[in-house]
Amino acid sequence: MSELRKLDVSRETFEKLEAFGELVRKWNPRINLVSKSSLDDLWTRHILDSVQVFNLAEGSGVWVDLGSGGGFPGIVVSILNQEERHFDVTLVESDQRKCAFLRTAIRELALEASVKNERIEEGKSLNADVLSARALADLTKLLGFAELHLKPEGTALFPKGQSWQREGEEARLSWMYGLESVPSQTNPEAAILKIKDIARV
Ligand SMILES: C[S@@+](CC[C@H](N)C(=O)[O-])C[C@H]1O[C@@H](n2cnc3c(N)ncnc32)[C@H](O)[C@@H]1O
Repeated sequence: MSELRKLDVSRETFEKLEAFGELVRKWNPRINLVSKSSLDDLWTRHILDSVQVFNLAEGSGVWVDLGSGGGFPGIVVSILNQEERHFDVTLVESDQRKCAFLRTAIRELALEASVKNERIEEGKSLNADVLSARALADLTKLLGFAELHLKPEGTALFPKGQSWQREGEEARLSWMYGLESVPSQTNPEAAILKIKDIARV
């Protein structure tokens, strides 16, 4: 209940977030959606961590989550997006079994989102207004993915661990971009990188 207030979401949304957590627990032994060690703290480590990504998005349009894996943040975004529908959500994932899980979650939780079972670098541009990717690649590589899939005026939201500053320095060798780093509420060493105006050096 305290988390419900902290999250400021409807009871229905809260219950869907909980139901999604249960689905992850059920499927995890078979397809390893999240590390076993993080299952005990699934709510904070994965669900709230994804909620904060959603909360940083502005505007509306197409939201693309790259390398969605077990649905973080893509499925959480789809759940939160239901309250006031701003985005058409697409999840891109190359692993067929994870795509089966993502489609099951979408069906069982009655969400609106589509899943593309393809490699990020092989499909045509998805023209995202908002692009997210969590635990997928270093920032230099993510910016290459953004060049392909993000609209020129779009925003990328990349949650990053403690290496975010080093990754930023490396990425500056190849890319110019506008950066706002927002401290993570779930990990004091982590940040969510909010990136715009990406161009090659
Ligand atoms: C470490 S997992 C992270 C999953 C999820 N975003 C999370 O934070 O829990 C990375 C995921 O990206 C997928 N992936 C890696 N490279 C990819 C590519 N080139 N195209 C599509 N998916 C890819 C993997 O199959 C895997 O599910």
